[in-house]
Amino acid sequence: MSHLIAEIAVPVPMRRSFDYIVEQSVVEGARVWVTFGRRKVVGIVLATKSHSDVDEARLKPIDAVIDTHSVFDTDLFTLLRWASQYYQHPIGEVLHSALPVRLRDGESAEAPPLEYLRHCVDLTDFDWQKLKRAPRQKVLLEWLATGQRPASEVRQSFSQSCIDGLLKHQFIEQFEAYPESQQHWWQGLSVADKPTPNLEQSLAITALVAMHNQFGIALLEGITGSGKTEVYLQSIEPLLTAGQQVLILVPEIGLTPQTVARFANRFNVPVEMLHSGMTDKERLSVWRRSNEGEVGIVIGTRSAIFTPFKRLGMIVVDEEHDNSFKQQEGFRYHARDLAAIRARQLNIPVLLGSATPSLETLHNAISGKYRHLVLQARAGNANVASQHLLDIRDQPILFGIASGMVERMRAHLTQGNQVMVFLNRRGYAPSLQCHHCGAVESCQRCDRPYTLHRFSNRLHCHHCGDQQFVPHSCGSCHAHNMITQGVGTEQLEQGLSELFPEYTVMRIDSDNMRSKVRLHQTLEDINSGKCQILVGTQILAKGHHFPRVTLVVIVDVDGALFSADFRAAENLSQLITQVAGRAGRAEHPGEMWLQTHQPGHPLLQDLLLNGYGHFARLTLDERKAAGLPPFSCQALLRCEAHDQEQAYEFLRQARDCFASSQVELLGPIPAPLEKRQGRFRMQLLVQSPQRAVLQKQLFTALPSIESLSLANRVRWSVDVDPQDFS
Ligand SMILES: Nc1ncnc2c1ncn2[C@@H]1O[C@H](COP(=O)(O)OP(=O)(O)OP(=O)(O)O)[C@@H](O)[C@H]1O
Ligand SMILES: [Zn+2]
Repeated sequence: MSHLIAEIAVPVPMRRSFDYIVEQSVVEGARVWVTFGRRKVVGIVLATKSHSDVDEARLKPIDAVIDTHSVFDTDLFTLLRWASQYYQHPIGEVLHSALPVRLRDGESAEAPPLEYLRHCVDLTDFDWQKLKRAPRQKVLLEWLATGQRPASEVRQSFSQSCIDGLLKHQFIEQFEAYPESQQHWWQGLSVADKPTPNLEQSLAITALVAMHNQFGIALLEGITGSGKTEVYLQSIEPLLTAGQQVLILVPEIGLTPQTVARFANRFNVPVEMLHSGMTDKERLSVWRRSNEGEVGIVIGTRSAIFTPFKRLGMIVVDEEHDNSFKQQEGFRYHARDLAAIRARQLNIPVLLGSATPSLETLHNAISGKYRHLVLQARAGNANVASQHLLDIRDQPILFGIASGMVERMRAHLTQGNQVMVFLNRRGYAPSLQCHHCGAVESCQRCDRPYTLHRFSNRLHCHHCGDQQFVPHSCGSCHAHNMITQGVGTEQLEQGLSELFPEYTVMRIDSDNMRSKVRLHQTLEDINSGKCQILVGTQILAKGHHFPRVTLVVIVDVDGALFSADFRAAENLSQLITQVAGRAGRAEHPGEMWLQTHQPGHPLLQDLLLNGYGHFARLTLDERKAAGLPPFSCQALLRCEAHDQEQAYEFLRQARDCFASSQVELLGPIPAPLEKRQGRFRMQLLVQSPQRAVLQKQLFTALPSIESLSLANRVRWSVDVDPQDFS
């Protein structure tokens, strides 16, 4: 007997689907329970067919059908299947990673009914004497007499015993119902007061509005503080009025309540956030509401690109150059690039905004593939901060700060302004050394120095997360003479408190800002002027608006000037420009000072004299000459093994699976971070000027690589359009 067969995507790291027998009806994109090996897993129906290549007697039936409809809208399903091929990642894992965790576990995609409370006695005849000794119950009963309320809302104001009391006497009752749909949020949409756009902003807004309802990509290249967010707000307004939804992607740690508040304050539409700090339940709730069209604006980090929408009208990618849009493990997608693909399918525009656009995006804008919109002046009354290099060669330095800089800081502080000191190095000191024999305390598993953290009083390995007690004597020679080398943010904070005892210093880095609430509170303290000196890492660089900061000091970036990574210069100049952009954003003029031992370095000279835009265009010319991205396409094969020889051998064999006449092959070579967590790391880079050639080679080579006998004995992965070469 022949059955109907379903091709099921199962969340396992295999680049294929699996056939199951269909006994109930199923639709494409629906979730089903299937038995895989000895486990029961949630799979997704890719297609149905009448015949399997596998002997049907060996096929298992689907255990249960979870959804009657697809859990992906059509465009999302197409996007994900495309992404699985483009990024060479197993379809089962791709589809799973695009769903909220609770849906991966089989929970219903439809919102469950809510619990409500309502009164059930006739209040006109009600004997209020009965509640004489229970005034709270009386208040609650009177409130419910005005209409039913969700139980969760009632519990915010009344104790459970108060509610239980009324329930027990059957004065009120509890029941389940579906909440009223908020689908028509745009009816009666109101827009709060807004500034009049300046000329450049007006031009950008007009151009963007003209792009509505059709596919197109625009780059908004606007210097820091030029009012890009204002352009987003005004260009999405007509869409919201027409009931279309908007997705705004923001970098991981740039997602501040400040951003959300700006959108929510402008439009009285439902605005929802999506980020890693939320519970699975909260994320599922946003997913459902957006899917039903009940949300006007979704603001989220990378994975929010997979949110379903009923009527998506535009995608905005803010700070599009940010590397957090690229997923660095598992399904290694780039949210900005997927945004472009999704928009093309939906026939809607994408807006990419940045003061420091990535060279990929800039190249597309210059070559005319993207619409190029430019904001060259700061919005409102603010002026661009002046930028300077401070030559610190032979200068006395205390806690990382040159003495000349201390005086400059004092000048700003005495005028009642704030100073921001930037150092991209967490902890107290980047290494602990024996002053007698010179040995440096290092992580054995990564062969890299430990960072000393005074706050936790531990040595931390920033590569594998390992922690150790701080030794009193040297592990090699046992001498009691341990000293620290270099300065981290903890030491900088302590040092600045000593140098400026009359001012309050606050440190912002990922060690002390783990929770979103804490970060939010600190940002408020900064803006209300509770502290005057801010010390921090790149968290400070991202999109924050600190009106009182007039001086930004960059303590040390010299190390990054000599990195082997071809993107290092791009990333460093983006960072410097973004950090500098925090100064002088309101009425007071701002300045940025960068301390360096390399004042003549061409990158620093060009960046400070001519700005990021000039630097970026020069660097594009260099990339072109060298045949590097965006003038070529890359894929990186990574391999890790306890045995270095094995990692090398696997990639050597993998190299032979490619046609070397078709693509350029570089490696295998050791990764810059050669060892991590006890495993040796190697890389093989595959490169071609043509995307199609690279893709074709990956398609033919990967099945052969997968079947190498070493493939199951090492850890390996493929990364298409790699960002991180460490
Ligand atoms: N046309 C305008 N008139 C007056 N003020 C404006 C105007 N446009 C923007 N602003 C104000 O200028 C400040 C900076 O604007 P905004 O935050 O939009 O800049 P941005 O380019 O997004 O900044 P960044 O990329 O540096 O984070 C904000 O306080 C904003 O309210
Ligand atoms: Zn380590």
